[in-house]
Amino acid sequence: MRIVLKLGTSTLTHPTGNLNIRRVEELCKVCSDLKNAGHELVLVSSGAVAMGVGKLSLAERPKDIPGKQAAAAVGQCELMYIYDKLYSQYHHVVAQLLITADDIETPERAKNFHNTLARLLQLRTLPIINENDTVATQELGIGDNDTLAAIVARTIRADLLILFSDIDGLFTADPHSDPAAKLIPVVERLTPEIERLACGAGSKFGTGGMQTKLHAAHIATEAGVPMVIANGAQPAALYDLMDGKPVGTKFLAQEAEA
Ligand SMILES: Nc1ncnc2c1ncn2[C@@H]1O[C@H](COP(=O)(O)OP(=O)(O)O)[C@@H](O)[C@H]1O
Ligand SMILES: N[C@@H](CCC(=O)OP(=O)(O)O)C(=O)O
Repeated sequence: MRIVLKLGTSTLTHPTGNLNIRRVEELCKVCSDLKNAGHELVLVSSGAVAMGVGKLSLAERPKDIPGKQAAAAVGQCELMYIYDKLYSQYHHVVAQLLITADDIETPERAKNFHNTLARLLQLRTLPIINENDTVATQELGIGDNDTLAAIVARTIRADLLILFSDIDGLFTADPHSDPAAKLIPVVERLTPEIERLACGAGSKFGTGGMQTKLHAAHIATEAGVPMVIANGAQPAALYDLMDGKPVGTKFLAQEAEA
């Protein structure tokens, strides 16, 4: 299977904003194992801003765009350093791709991006993509890696897009404000009722909340790519997903109109 896995900031870091070492180590182990089993994997990883905040010892996540961009520039190095170190233990080679929406929407650039990614997969590397926060301020807006992951999944015709978050999936309401909220296991169609379930960002460091995840679901499912939102706290759930077992919320791919 060809899988695009998006890792949100809240999956990679503790609520303090510091790296969740146990989680990231587990994730790297499971992802390495999936690659060993023959699956093609592409990661879309957030976390650059949070890592930069830690590295620069800032008291909180910057609110202004240049502040976020500076933190991301520092944090992206740290993020890739950690991935490189951990994946090297399992003899996997990582590659960094920093892109913007423009890079995929402009035909010439999209071709270049696609060619690079295809060759990296052929070379059995693990491509790790993040938004190029230094220049991307309008198209995707900083923090919308959910949309970016969906665009990537569409571009490489992935078999599955997985968004790992700090929550088990899409609920009937935000469980952080409504304890009676129930998990929705399958979404067959993105109706206006489903859209209304998404509120803003839930965690201190995550930015998109459910809105950007539903936007991603639109892009992916319309392109024929099914999408799952699952809790990144259990990286081993990836094995169940590969076995076709129900995990989190699955958004079914939409059939093309005849
Ligand atoms: N209907 C909903 N179901 C589940 N989560 C929701 C819903 N509406 C809003 N949320 C919020 O979205 C958050 C996940 O988004 P976010 O904090 O941006 O995480 P990530 O860093 O993984 O992208 C959840 O923690 C939750 O508080
Ligand atoms: N490109 C940014 C994404 C920021 C962000 O928080 O995204 P997410 O956790 O996916 O809501 C970064 O790497 O920090």
